[in-house]
Amino acid sequence: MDGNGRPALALRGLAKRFDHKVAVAGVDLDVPAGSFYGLLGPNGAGKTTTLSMAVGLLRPDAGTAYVLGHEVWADPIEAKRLLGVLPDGVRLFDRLTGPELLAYHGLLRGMDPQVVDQRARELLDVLALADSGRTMVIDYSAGMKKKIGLACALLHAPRLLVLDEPFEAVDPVSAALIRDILHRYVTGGGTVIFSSHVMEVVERLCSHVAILADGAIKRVGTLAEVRGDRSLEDTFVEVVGGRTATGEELAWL
Ligand SMILES: Nc1ncnc2c1ncn2[C@@H]1O[C@H](COP(=O)(O)OP(=O)(O)OP(=O)(O)O)[C@@H](O)[C@H]1O
Repeated sequence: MDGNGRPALALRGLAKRFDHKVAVAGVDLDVPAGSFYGLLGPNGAGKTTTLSMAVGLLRPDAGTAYVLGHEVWADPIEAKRLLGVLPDGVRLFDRLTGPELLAYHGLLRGMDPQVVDQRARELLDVLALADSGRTMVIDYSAGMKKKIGLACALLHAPRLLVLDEPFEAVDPVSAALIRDILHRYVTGGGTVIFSSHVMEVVERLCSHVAILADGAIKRVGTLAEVRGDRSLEDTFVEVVGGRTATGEELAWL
């Protein structure tokens, strides 16, 4: 909770259907201020759909989301001021260079150009993107696109970061760097919620975990509560219902 007792992010009854497919079936979640929250789930569980609705990128069929008490759909300007988002697939204006993209984001948010310039330099430097200053984002590698997307999300020093698979396609050195940046951000009073398939990262970083499957939250709580005396991976497989190969399949392979 923040100083006013509000969660950094509160989801209430979020639901979304695509044609006949129920992607998210009524999700309630409180992300305490100052927490490092991991959202786990198998492919197609509804993580991206949930996070997209939570930040105002996708309109829910039902339910709503609050960022530090501000309803994302009713009070979008204040909610989005407090929010930094790394969306799925990183939809970026990719005909710009990294520095241009950051300048564009900063000015769009009404930031002082000098502050934007200073922060952009630091972010590009810390994220090891400074050497690619003249390269257009369209020519970046997948991992570089993740990193510039993260830089865009951090630029305005938000209170809450919502990150869709921030470690996907990122090399181990960059992953360690991103972990450090996020860790520092949370230590400084920020809140992070991110989706991931990498149990080890979630176990190492997160104070809280939610496991989503078939569009619904199956387990939620502190890391210790969710994993009990087992590994997070064992808990995940049990909750999600892993299937094991009998040895009969793919005999032709
Ligand atoms: N735009 C869309 N149109 C139709 N169906 C969609 C759309 N977006 C998502 N879905 C469906 O909704 C379900 C949840 O998808 P979502 O992308 O939220 O899952 P996810 O947990 O993020 O998966 P992954 O781990 O593979 O990224 C899936 O069955 C998916 O096919």
